[in-house]
Amino acid sequence: MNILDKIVAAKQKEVALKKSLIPVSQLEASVLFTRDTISLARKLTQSTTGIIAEHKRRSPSKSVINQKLSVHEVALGYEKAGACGMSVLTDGKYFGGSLDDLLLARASVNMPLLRKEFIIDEYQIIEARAYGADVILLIAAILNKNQIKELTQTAKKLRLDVLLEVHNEEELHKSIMPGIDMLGVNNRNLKTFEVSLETSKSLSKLIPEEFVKVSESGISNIEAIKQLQQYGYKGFLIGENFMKTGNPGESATEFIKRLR
Ligand SMILES: O=P(O)(O)OC[C@@H](O)[C@@H](O)c1c[nH]c2ccccc12
Repeated sequence: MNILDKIVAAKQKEVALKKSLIPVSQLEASVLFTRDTISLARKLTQSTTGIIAEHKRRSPSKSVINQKLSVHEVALGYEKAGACGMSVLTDGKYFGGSLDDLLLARASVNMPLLRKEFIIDEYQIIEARAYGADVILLIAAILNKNQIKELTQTAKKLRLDVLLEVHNEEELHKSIMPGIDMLGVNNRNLKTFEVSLETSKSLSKLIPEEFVKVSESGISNIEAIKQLQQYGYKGFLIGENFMKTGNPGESATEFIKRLR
């Protein structure tokens, strides 16, 4: 089993347990108390910088990145830096995140929040909305075409943006469908952890114009962004490069300043 298979197997158990603890009707009731969503896709198209800054404590590829900071602090720092949105890892077992992190980020800032999760069931999408997300991630590597279609429909009913993540041509062809707002190309292969910006570059020409292009992972300098912009990318998802420093908000500020 590769790491992605392991994560999905754990996720299936987790979702089954959650469903028995908190009925979906309860989550739906909580949605009524949230603010209306804000579109990240729209923000990216209007931005000249396009940074989506991520809160990530640890990962299977890097183990500990930063366990010390509060989500509140990080979120405020990212918003102040002028990030278009924030990505919050909510997987506990492999990334050290939680839904409470999402809730805390929501209580701290107004910018669009992405629930960064391994979504396999519509329950997790309703949960995302109830805990204050504006955007969900769907990972093509773990879903079939029909699942992508149904999960996208659920997201759209809840007025959530959908960021669909692909890593190769096959995943891209399988996943392109109406309702998806942003196409994210992950430069990191989730099965092997290899990172290469070439993945974004080579797949860019296969992505139809109507989807906002986002490049994800392994981005650590301005030069990389300038190059990716030439390939039509409007969004850049950055985690480790900010989180590994003592002050992610400050490093995001410096980074975004140099992009302007
Ligand atoms: O820390 P990085 O290399 O800047 O990467 C951020 C983000 O792209 C990465 O965390 C990510 C992209 N897709 C994912 C899917 C699940 C978990 C994590 C991810």
